[in-house]
Amino acid sequence: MTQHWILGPGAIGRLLAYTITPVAAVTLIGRRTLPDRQALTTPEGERQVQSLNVTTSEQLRHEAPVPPAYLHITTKAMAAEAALESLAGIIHPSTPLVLWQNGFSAQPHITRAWTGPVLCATTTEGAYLSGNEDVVHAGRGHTFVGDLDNRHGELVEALVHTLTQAGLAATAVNDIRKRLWQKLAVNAAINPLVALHGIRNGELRGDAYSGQVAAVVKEVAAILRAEGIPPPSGQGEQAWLALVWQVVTSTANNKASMLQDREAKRTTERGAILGPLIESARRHGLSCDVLKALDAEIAALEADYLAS
Ligand SMILES: NC(=O)C1=CN([C@@H]2O[C@H](COP(=O)(O)OP(=O)(O)OC[C@H]3O[C@@H](n4cnc5c(N)ncnc54)[C@H](OP(=O)(O)O)[C@@H]3O)[C@@H](O)[C@H]2O)C=CC1
Ligand SMILES: CC(C)(CO)C(=O)C(=O)O
Repeated sequence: MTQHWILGPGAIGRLLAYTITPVAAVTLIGRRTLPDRQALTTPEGERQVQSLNVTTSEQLRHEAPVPPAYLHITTKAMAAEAALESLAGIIHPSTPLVLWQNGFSAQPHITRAWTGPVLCATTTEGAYLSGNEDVVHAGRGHTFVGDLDNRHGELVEALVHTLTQAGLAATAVNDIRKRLWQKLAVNAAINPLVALHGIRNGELRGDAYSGQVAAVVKEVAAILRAEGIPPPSGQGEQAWLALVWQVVTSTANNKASMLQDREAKRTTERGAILGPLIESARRHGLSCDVLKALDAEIAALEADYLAS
C-alpha cells in the first residue's frame, strides 16, 4: 500500500488522514501526542470513529519507518517550513511533498528550497476541530492538485486517483499557481475585514462594510492584473468583485478562518494572504495602501491578544 505521511494533525490533516486511511497506509504526525481513536462527523451529521496511525515527529526519530510516497504538510502556512524542518534526517530529501496551505507563501518558498517534487493542493473542503479526537467535515468541496512548474504530472495524477478513491473530489491541473492566487484574492477581500470587525462573512454585504470590500478588491484586481492572473470568469475588477460577492453569499453564515484564529487567539495567516499581494504591489510599483493598512491592523490585533 502507498504510504502517505500527513504532517499537521489539524482540521485538514485529520480530515485527510481519516478519509485516506481506508485506501492507503497513513501516518498522521503531530508535535504532541493525540489519541489514535479519532472521530469524524460527516457533512450529513453522522459521527464515525476510526483508529488512525498517529505519532509525533519525535517518536519517528526513534523508529525506522517505511519511507512515505507522499509527505502532506497540513499545518497553517506560517508553520509549514518549521514543520518540515522537524522531519529533517527522518525523511529522504527526494520525498514528494504535498502542500495544502492557503495563500501563496509556503508554496514558492518550499518549491525553491526542497530538492524533491513539491505538489500544491487547493481545496474548498471545509473542516474544523472539535477537541483532540473530533474533526467535523463541515462541507464537501473540490480539491485541485498540481505543481508550480508542471514537472510532476504523474505524481499529481496518482495522488488525485488516491483522493478520488477515498471519496474526495479532486482534479489534476496544470495551472495551480493561478488557482492559488485566485483563492488568495477572495481570502484577502473577506478574511481581514471579518476578523477585524468580528462579523460573519454575510455581514460584509451591509452598508457599513461593502465599500471596504470594494476598496480591497480594487487594489487586489490591479495587482493580479500585473501578475497575469485572470479572474476565474469574466474580466477585470468587476469580475473579481462579482466573485467575492458570490463567495460571501455562499459562505454567508461562516466564521472565516481568520476570525476563528482571532477568537482562539492564534496567529493568523495574514502573512500568506496579504503578504504576497503587498510584495507583488511593491515589485510592480503599484500602490496598496488599503492592503497595507489591513495588514498593520491585523498585526496590531494579533500582537495584542498574543501578549495577553
Ligand atoms: N480548515 C479548512 O476548512 C481549510 C483549511 N485550509 C488551509 O489548510 C491549512 C491548514 O488549516 P487547518 O487544518 O484549518 O489548521 P489547524 O490550525 O486546524 O491545524 C494546523 C495543525 O498544524 C499543527 N502543527 C503546527 N506546527 C506543527 C509542527 N511543527 N509539526 C506538526 N504539526 C504542527 C498544529 O498542531 P497543534 O495542535 O499542536 O497546534 C495543528 O494541528 C491552512 O493553510 C488553511 O488555510 C484550506 C481550506 C479549508
Ligand atoms: C472563503 C473563506 C473566506 C470562507 O470562509 C475562507 O476560505 C476562509 O474562511 O478562510
